[in-house]
Amino acid sequence: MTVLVTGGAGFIGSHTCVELLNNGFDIIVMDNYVNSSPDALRAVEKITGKTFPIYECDMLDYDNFEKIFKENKIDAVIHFAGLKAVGESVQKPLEYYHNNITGTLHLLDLMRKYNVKKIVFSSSATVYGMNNKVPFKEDMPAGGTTNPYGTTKYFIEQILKDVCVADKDLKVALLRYFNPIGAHPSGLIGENPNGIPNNLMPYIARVAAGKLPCLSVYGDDYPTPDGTGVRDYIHVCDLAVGHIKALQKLDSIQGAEVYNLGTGKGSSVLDVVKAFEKASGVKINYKIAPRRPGDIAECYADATKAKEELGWEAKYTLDDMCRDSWNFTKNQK
Ligand SMILES: NC(=O)c1ccc[n+]([C@@H]2O[C@H](COP(=O)([O-])OP(=O)(O)OC[C@H]3O[C@@H](n4cnc5c(N)ncnc54)[C@H](O)[C@@H]3O)[C@@H](O)[C@H]2O)c1
Ligand SMILES: CC(=O)N[C@H]1[C@@H](OP(=O)(O)OP(=O)(O)OC[C@H]2O[C@@H](n3ccc(=O)[nH]c3=O)[C@H](O)[C@@H]2O)O[C@H](CO)[C@H](O)[C@@H]1O
Repeated sequence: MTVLVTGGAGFIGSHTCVELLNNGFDIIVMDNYVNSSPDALRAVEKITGKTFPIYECDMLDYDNFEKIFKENKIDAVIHFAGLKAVGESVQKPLEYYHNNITGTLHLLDLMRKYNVKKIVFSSSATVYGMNNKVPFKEDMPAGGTTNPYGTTKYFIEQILKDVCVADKDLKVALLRYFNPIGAHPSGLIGENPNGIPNNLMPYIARVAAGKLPCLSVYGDDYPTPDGTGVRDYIHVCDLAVGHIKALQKLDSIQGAEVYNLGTGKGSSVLDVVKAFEKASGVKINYKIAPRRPGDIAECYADATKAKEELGWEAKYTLDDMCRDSWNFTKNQK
């Protein structure tokens, strides 16, 4: 089976490429490297000992994108490509809607033209919005997103559901990721954002590495056990396995199916700080700061559906995630 991986050079994409190759899938990767580099794909080849076709291509460039479909027989697509910075999306809504939505429309048009009937899409727990109660379950109403990035995920889910109504042969898995962290145990691939990180784990890792002076903990007055925000952190390698399980499930899916990929367990900001200190042996300097606008108190999954229907369950603990994040970050320049 040949899988086109859009955005395959990115954080989650590169780890999923490793898992696909290790499970006997053939892959084709396309990426425009707007938030990644070809180095990650070279590392994937090093980890797996396998090579694969790579296209430097922007989803927005329809003709170039079409070349991939003309030159290859594609059986399924895993669609990671997209812009994902929440704050930036508030500043640049048109760029976010254009890149993520027009890019996906191009992909779906090409899939229709070249008769590709299977797709796994990277959605996000952010589509549960502000109004649902934890743990988030797939049948809760989606929407009420708080930023353009989140809204692109919600819209794309809806587009895929609509396309399934029109094409009864199309099979779609909408995977709602919770908070992916960690890195491949080899230390060769991981998450290394440009500039000052927005997300908790890369920020902590840079404080530990001495590259940033102090973590700001955004709020200690939430209605949570220690007052800090609670999230469902999931190891990126567990997430990668979830994509293999979803691909294998597609044959028996009718239309579009939603799956949460989370551990089902919430950890607070201070839990993560403590686990990271344990894994790295480095004291994390932190201070309590005001709440970050748009944050919710708690976000964690009910992960029962993925367990029952995909036979998937997260295996790595928060300690494992911190160990692997640190193993990757301490080697970065
Ligand atoms: N990391 C998270 O916390 C998280 C959570 C929920 C959902 N997601 C979604 O999962 C997917 C992968 O996330 P990630 O963390 O690996 O992000 P990432 O930025 O590391 O990877 C996305 C990749 O897509 C590429 N890309 C972006 N626009 C493109 C375009 N127009 N044409 C071709 N390539 C393009 C980027 O260069 C990058 O390599 C994204 O769609 C993201 O929104 C991520
Ligand atoms: C609403 C929103 O933004 N959602 C996105 C954000 O989720 P999250 O906001 O859940 O992820 P995050 O890593 O930015 O924050 C996790 C927790 O750490 C806290 N925190 C974070 C950074 C910091 O310097 N100090 C601090 O205290 C934050 O308030 C929250 O309680 O990022 C995720 C990536 O993993 C996804 O892309 C989500 O869609």
